[in-house]
Amino acid sequence: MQTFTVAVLGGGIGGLASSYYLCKNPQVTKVILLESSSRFGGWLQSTRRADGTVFEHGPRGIRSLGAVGRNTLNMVEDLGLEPELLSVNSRHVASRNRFLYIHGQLHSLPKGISGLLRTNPPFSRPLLWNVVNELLVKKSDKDDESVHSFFSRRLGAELADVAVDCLCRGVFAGDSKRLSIRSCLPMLYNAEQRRGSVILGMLLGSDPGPVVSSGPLAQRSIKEWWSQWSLRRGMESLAETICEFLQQSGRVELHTDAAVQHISPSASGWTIQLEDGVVSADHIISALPAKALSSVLPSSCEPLIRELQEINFVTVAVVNLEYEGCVLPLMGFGHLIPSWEDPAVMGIIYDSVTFPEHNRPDGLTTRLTVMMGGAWFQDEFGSPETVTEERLLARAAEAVRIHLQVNTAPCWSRVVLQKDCIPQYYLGHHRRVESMCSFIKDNNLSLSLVGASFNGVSINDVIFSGRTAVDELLGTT
Ligand SMILES: Cc1cc2nc3c(=O)[nH]c(=O)nc-3n(C[C@H](O)[C@H](O)[C@H](O)COP(=O)(O)OP(=O)(O)OC[C@H]3O[C@@H](n4cnc5c(N)ncnc54)[C@H](O)[C@@H]3O)c2cc1C
Ligand SMILES: C=Cc1c2[nH]c(c1C)Cc1[nH]c(c(CCC(=O)O)c1C)Cc1[nH]c(c(C)c1CCC(=O)O)Cc1[nH]c(c(C)c1C=C)C2
Repeated sequence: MQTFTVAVLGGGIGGLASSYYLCKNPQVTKVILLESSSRFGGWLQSTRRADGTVFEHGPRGIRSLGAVGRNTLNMVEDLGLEPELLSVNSRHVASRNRFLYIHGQLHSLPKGISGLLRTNPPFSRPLLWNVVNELLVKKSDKDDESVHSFFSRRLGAELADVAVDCLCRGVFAGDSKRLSIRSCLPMLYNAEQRRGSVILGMLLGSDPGPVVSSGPLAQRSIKEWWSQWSLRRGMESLAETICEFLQQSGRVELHTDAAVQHISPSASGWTIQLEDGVVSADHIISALPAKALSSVLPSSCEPLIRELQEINFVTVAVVNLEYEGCVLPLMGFGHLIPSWEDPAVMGIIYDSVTFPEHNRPDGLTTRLTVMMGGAWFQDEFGSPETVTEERLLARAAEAVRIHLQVNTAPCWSRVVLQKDCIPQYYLGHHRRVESMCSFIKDNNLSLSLVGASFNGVSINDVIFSGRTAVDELLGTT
């Protein structure tokens, strides 16, 4: 039998998912997974304390809705993780209540029809007014636009300055005035292009999206109205379970402490230079962050290198705090703070409410996570290299004290500085991705691009990018 070896670069969730899909296909005889750090999982990082309490330092919830959400659930089911799943129903208080902290006060985001009809501070009039007007706004013929400008034009400046500023911080840790609507919120961009209106697009559908079948678990998630889910032992256990599956398959070589230093095309594929050796492969799936890939490509790939280097990343300080007692004055997912209120502190997640199963088993403490920095990190805290954990912890605890009137000190805390962790899709990102794909195709490079740097930052998007790369490589689409 002819051998076909695929090297997967980077062992974050993108590299793990790619290896999983490769393993599912008998055409691939060997997979070599190369990860520079001493562990797999990338940003999926969970602390499991000896008493059973779980704290997340990266992602903490995965959406179940949509084709990419179903796709992840199909994989989770296949991995045998269903008994470990913690689901959150869309009627749960964590799904219904999200808050904004504005002018020193917490405001609930409007919900349901009544939320549209009433004036909900901090908004100055009922949102129905914005919705009705949106139907009358002419379609733009711009190729791309900032998220802020898109919302401002279609739904009004107030909504853009308040809610959309917050949304971009709460997903991309980024600045709505720099992020691209086309790449960050493609469904809304397509709704305007196809239906002439975001509201009509949402009501009538505007993008059929990828076709993904629903396995029994995905069907259960629909029947039970899940909005998001996590795992009993934390998000990192998703990475650990994929690793176990790959090890058991007998077809994957898993290497940690294996930093890729250089890759060069060879007669039959690629030569991959590591610190202590060389690996050959017929095809490379890169699940490296854009900048890391740019630094290992050969100079013959100069146009690709340049495009990859243009993709920026932001740093987030994740501060996990635990307080004695039930200290929250209100229940919900958490609150976001607009950049003009406080650029440094982006949001606070009420972890205890969403996933109480991760609380200390006696249930007598409250877990919160404060997310700080993002696009404002350098201006607010200086260089990530020099900022101290003490300063970040003090800033986070102060935000909890002021926003939530928690006047006690945390009984447990952990500060994790996630350097360059979220890619920023600035204006024109879609053209950059198209140009990179064209370069690869025109030069017959046996290379696929996977991961958060390109087509979506959520876990679902990244896993789906791994599946798409494997389908395209093996012609299974
Ligand atoms: C704080 C935070 C909160 C988040 N919250 C959510 C959430 O609630 N829900 C959600 O869906 N998503 C969330 N995300 C987004 C999501 O977690 C990430 O987008 C996703 O994990 C990225 O996966 P990846 O595999 O593309 O990249 P990474 O995880 O960055 O993986 C890349 C891997 O490549 C390795 N590497 C780098 N250079 C080399 C080299 N030269 N050789 C070999 N290996 C190398 C790295 O060590 C890393 O392990 C969050 C992200 C962060 C940072
Ligand atoms: C304050 C900073 C951040 C918070 N979460 C993240 C950051 C940077 C990262 C993040 N959160 C979500 C995703 C995945 C997006 C997806 O498409 O699935 C990522 C990368 C989920 C999410 N969190 C919020 C929203 C609106 C979303 C999108 C999906 C959904 O509607 O569930 C809001 C939110 N994020 C944070 C807080 C405190 C908060 C709202 C109260 C923290």
